[in-house]
Parts: sequence; C-alpha cells; structure tokens
Amino acid sequence: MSASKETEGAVAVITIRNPPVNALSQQAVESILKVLKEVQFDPAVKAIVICGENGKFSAGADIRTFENIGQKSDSLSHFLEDVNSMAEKSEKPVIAAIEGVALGGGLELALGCHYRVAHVKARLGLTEVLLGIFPGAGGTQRLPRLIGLLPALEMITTGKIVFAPVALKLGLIDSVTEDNTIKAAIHFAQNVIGKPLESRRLCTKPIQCPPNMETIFNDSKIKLKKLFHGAISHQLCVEAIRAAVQLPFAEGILKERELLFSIFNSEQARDQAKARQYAFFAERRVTKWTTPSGANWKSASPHPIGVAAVIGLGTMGRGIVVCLAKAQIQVIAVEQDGKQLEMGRKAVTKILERETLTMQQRGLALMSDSFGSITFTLDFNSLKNADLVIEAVYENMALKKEIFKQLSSICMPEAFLCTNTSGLNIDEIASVTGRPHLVIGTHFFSPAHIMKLLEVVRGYHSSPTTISTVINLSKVLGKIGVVVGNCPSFVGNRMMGPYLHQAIFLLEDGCYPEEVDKVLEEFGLAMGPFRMSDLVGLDVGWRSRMESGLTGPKLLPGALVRQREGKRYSPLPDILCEKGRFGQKTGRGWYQYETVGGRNAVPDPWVQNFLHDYRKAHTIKQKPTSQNEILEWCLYPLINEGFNVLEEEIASGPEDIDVIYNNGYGWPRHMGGPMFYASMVGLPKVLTKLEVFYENNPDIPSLKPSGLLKKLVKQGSPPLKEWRSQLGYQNSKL
Ligand SMILES: CCCCCCC[C@H](O)CC(=O)SCCNC(=O)CCNC(=O)[C@H](O)C(C)(C)COP(=O)([O-])OP(=O)([O-])OC[C@H]1O[C@@H](n2cnc3c(N)ncnc32)[C@H](O)[C@@H]1OP(=O)([O-])[O-]
Repeated sequence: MSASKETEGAVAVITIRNPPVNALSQQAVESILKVLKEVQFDPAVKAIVICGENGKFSAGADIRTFENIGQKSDSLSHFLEDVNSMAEKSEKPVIAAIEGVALGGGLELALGCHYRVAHVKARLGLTEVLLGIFPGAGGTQRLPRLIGLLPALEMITTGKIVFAPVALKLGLIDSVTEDNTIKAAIHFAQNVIGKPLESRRLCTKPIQCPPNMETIFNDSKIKLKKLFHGAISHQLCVEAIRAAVQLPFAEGILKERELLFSIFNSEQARDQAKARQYAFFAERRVTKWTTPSGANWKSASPHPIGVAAVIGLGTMGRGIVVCLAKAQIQVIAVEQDGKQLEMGRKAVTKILERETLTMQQRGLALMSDSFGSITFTLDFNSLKNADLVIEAVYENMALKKEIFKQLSSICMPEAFLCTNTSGLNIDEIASVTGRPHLVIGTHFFSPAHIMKLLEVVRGYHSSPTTISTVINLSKVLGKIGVVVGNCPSFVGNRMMGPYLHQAIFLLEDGCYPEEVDKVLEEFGLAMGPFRMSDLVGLDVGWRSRMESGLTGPKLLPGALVRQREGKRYSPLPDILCEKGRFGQKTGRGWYQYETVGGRNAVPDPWVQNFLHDYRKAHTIKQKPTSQNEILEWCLYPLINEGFNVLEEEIASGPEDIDVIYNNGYGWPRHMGGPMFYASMVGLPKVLTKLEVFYENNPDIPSLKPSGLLKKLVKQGSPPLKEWRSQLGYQNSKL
C-alpha cells in the first residue's frame, strides 16, 4: 500500500500501489500526499503524472474499510480532498494517466489534477451512490464545474460509468489514447510545462447553470425517488450538487462533507449504505464457488466457448442468442418449425439493431459486425459444431429428454449440454445422455439479454470443469452466475412460491391486488406480486398446476375448492385463467390494461367485484390488514423458504440467495437481499412472527419456521457472515 515516484526527464510519475484495484485506503492516500509534497519541492520536476499500478488508475476509496464507518469516514474524506486540493493548487501541471478504472475517489483524484489522459478502454464514474454514500472528496463540487450541471447530475445521482470516448465528448478528459497511457501522459505533460494553470483549476471555475435550476433539482429528486424506491443517498447527491451551484467552492466542500456525515448519523441511511456495500461484496463472494468434494473456482479450469448453440427461439431463446452474440460468440440458433425460426430471426435482428443504436448513443464503437455471427437453422445436425448447447424450449420434461437424447448423439463428445429450465430436475434430463458430467442448468431470467442473473444449477454428476465453464461464460456475457443445487424450482423460484401463495391468500382474506402491490413496491421491489404475475402470464402457473393435478381435468373428484391434500389452496388464479384473464398478454389479469400486451396496470372494478362475490360465496370474513402486516405476510414466508434452502444446502450461503434476489427478482439493493433484510429486522422477530402465523394457519406448511432459523435464534442470532459456518454440508446438493 504505497505510492512511489520515478522521474522521466522533467516529469515525475507517481504510481499508486494497492492491489488489486489501487483502492484509496487512508494509508495509500497518506503515501500519495507525501510523494506529491516531495515533488512539489523538487526543482528538477516541472510536471507530475499520477497513475495506478497494473493498468488500473484507482477504484476509489477502500470499501473494505467502510465496515466501521462513522468518524473515520470524515478523516478519509479529509485526506483525500487534501490530495486533490494539493494537486489542484500545484504550480506544476499535474496530469492523471487513467488506465482501467477511475471510479469514485479515483475519479475525484483525477478531477483534482489539471489534465486527464485516458486509455480508450478506461471506465470513469462517480459510483459512490451505488454503495449508499456519495462522492465525499470534492466530486460533487468539481464534476459540475467541469462538465456542466446536467451531465454531472446524471452521473453522480445514478453512479453511471462512462467509457473514455464518451468522457472525452463530455469534456471529462482531455485526451484519449490507444497506446501506452503513461507514455502518452508524460508526452502530454511535457507539452504543457510552463502553460498557465489557472483555468485548469476546477475550484476556481464557475458552474454554467440553466435558468430553471430549482425545477431541475426538484424533478431530479422526484425521478430518483421513483427509480431507486426511497434510497436516501440518491436524494443527498442532489443536495450536494445544489450546494455546488449555490455556494463558493470551499463552502461547497464543507457542505458535501456535512451531507456525507448525515448518512452515518441516520440509522436508515446507514443501514441502506451497509446493505449496498454488503451486496457489492456478496456479488464477488458468489464467484468463489466450491463443491463438497473440494473442487472450487481456483482448482477447476474453464473451457473457452467459441461456438454456442441455442435450441428454441421463444422469448428466452431469443434473449440468450442476443447475449451470446453481443459477447462475440458465434451462435447456431436452432428451431424445429420454419415459421418460428423466421419469427425468431426477425426478433433477434430487431433486438440487436436496438442494442447497436444504444451502444452508439453511448459513444461506443460497437457496430453490428462486432457481434458474433448467428446461423439460424432447422438442421439439428449443425449442432455438431457447438462447444456448448443451451436448450431453451418450453417446460416439458418429455420434450427436454428427447432433445438431450439427440444432443448426446449429435454433439462433439466434449460439448457441454445446458438446459434453461426454470425448475425441472437436471439429473433426470442428464440421465438420457451419455455424458451427465457435462450437463448443467443455466437458468436465465427474462429478458435474457438484460437481466444480470444466471442461476447455474449443478446436477449430481455435473463436473467442476462444467461448472467453471458456465460460470466463466456468465462473466463473458456480463452476468453474475450463482451456483445452486438441484431441487424443484431451484432457489429463486422456489422462494417465490410461498410469497405468491401468501399474496393470493391476502386477496381471499380481504385485500385487493393494487393494495398488496403498493406495499411491496413502496418497500422497494421493482414490481408487486400481482403486477409481476400479469407480466409473466397467469397461464404459465395454471398450466403447471393442471399438469400436476391441482386443478383442471386431472383434479381428483371430490377435492375441496380451497384445499389440496389438507393444505390451504386458493383457486383464484385458476378462475381468472378459466375466464381468459392471463395478464398483460390478454389485456386483463389481476389488473386491466389499455390494450392487449399493454403495460399500464389499472385496478379493475371487475376484479374487485369478483373478489367480493368470491368471499361472500365462501363465507370468508374480510379482515383488515395493515400495510406492515401485508409486508410481513408476504416477505417472511419468502425468507423462511430461504432458510430452508440453506438448511437443505441448495445454496452455499445467504449471500448467494441475496445476489439471486438483487439481480433476478428486482429486490431493492438498499435492502441488501431477503436474507440480509432478515438479519436487519432481527431473526428473533422473524421467527416469532412465523410462529404466530403458523399457529393460526397450520394448513399453510410454508409458514412453519425453518429449523435453521430456529437454530440461529437459539444461538443468539449470530451476524449473517457467520451463518455459513452453521451449515453442515453433509448432504449438500451443491
Ligand atoms: C465511507 C466514507 C468515504 C469517505 C471518502 C469518500 C471518497 C469517495 O468519494 C468514496 C469512494 O470512492 S467509494 C468507492 C467507489 N468505487 C467503486 O464503487 C468501485 C467499486 N469496484 C468496482 O466497481 C469493481 O470492483 C471494478 C470495476 C473496480 C473491478 O471490477 P472487476 O475487474 O470485475 O473485479 P472485482 O472482482 O469487482 O474486484 C477485484 C477485487 O477488488 C476488490 N475491490 C474492488 N473495488 C474495491 C474498492 N473500491 N475497495 C476495496 N476493494 C475493492 C473486490 O472486492 C475484489 O476483491 P476480491 O477479494 O478479489 O474479491
């Protein structure tokens, strides 16, 4: 953890060293400050270049030290701003040579420099808000002075990262190079020696403000509230930028620090920051998978995938083709029906055109010819060229088995065979192949080219190389792969089950869909259970319930309307489907929509009357339910299932579950994930509530408190990071 100095002619090059990403710990910052002071007084030095070791400028303040945030944050912010200010005030030109990343405090340091030279692939951003804080070393005061109020507002309040070419257009950097950045910066420095620096000092620069500033700030706060569901740091960013506009620079810096401090003094804001930082590290932790046999992310080597095939060009298949092509992988897209193939080809082309346009708008030179080539074909034999095949046909075990049998004989013996099933048994699918060790589940989330999550479902025989290859592929696709065990519905969908059932029981008991959705959306979920069901399509669950005999022709005669095998059952979604209300796709579901396929959910008086009549017909007394009760009734059963998943060793740890929910199910990051949320609420409280729920509803088994939850409470509710050590892994499905 140090900064060192070398000289090249009259230019001193200060290198930040703190592997792996040159994070700015207090020690690192002190060291930069010391070297910077030294070169200020060295008469041989006429210009200064600051760079980071190993091709990374700096990923900002050291997040690992944030755990004990509070007083310390003030000193770190102080120190970092001291460096920035010293660079800014220097009488010798200071140039930031930006390679890899300049994020958070790293970019703030670069903003303190007089000039910025970046490599074409470098990424820059003030990402603090994504960690529940905001730039605390002058970023909110300097960035608007450099690039203008509106672009700065957008970058700071959303944590948006831009590539160097876009940064150049914004005026964030002065030069982009495709060659050696440090050499380019030294050359740049030599050219500016002796030139006046006053106009390069951002602290002296006025901010160009549009006349309707107040409206801009107020609108921005409203937009952010909607977009980030009540996350406090986003709102505080606006206040700090307002200070940049209203106050002289030095006072703005003090205000920025005061606002940053207010985060640590508010319990809610502090918890949100903790949750976001936990989510950051959880995402890194899940990549370090391990199996009970001892194989792990370090010991298993992934195979590179040059050619991948996708079978089935429905919604999921199309999205998977797009993300493979975007990652420059050659794709073979197979359908069995000519019409479906043509529809799939058109849809994929349209998405790729949209993606190209978006990339171009973001200033990235990604053109359609930099996508991997796609061959659309009806010929199954073309699969013989694929390194990896992803089957994405509809959820039918017989069909999937038929396909895997064919794959086993057509594909190269070393080809990996993946299924995009969202809940079927991987081992049963693998059993029809001659290579079960190369079979694995790759559960993508819709839309597959956008959603970041990939549940990697390990079958009993899936080899470490197979796991490693698919996890590596998830990285190549820009996704987060989480290894989970093989059980019905795996992790995410399995936990959704009790949540959705409970939401429907609330309707029977007196609530309305919009009431339940509102509570969960105010909590921060991207969509409440009913809007989400309408989006997915109510017919999906209906077909599976018919298949398993819970409703429809296979239902045993004499079954009670609201009970199945002694357990509470609600026929409400079945009745809606029988009436052709499948959700958005039919323009009617739990809500009504302006058109078939419309997205704007409007409460439907028909549903209200229907629920009213239903309760009357079944003599159900309408119970008043408070907002808090709605939240607990929906979330606690979901969390309880999470503990069951951990106890059965379907997920390696609470972090895995939380990463799945944050990236696949629209869980608000400032709540960390369901398991983190449980730890914040307090395990004894969750347990007590579940005990009461179950006692009053013994016919709802998912309310029965999980053994692991009880065990943890008995042990005094250890912190979440210790839960893993309570898991035995004797019967691990991982
Ligand atoms: C609270 C008071 C603050 C007051 C002062 C304010 C100053 C400032 O305004 C605040 C900040 O800068 S806030 C900061 C704002 N900065 C950000 O938000 C940037 C956050 N970082 C990133 O976005 C990504 O990590 C990168 C894009 C840098 C690299 O992505 P990639 O290539 O896919 O690699 P990867 O796998 O992701 O990371 C590799 C390893 O590095 C580790 N690590 C990373 N950053 C770290 C950090 N800052 N620190 C420590 N460690 C950090 C990471 O955990 C991992 O460790 P592991 O043990 O091997 O698992």
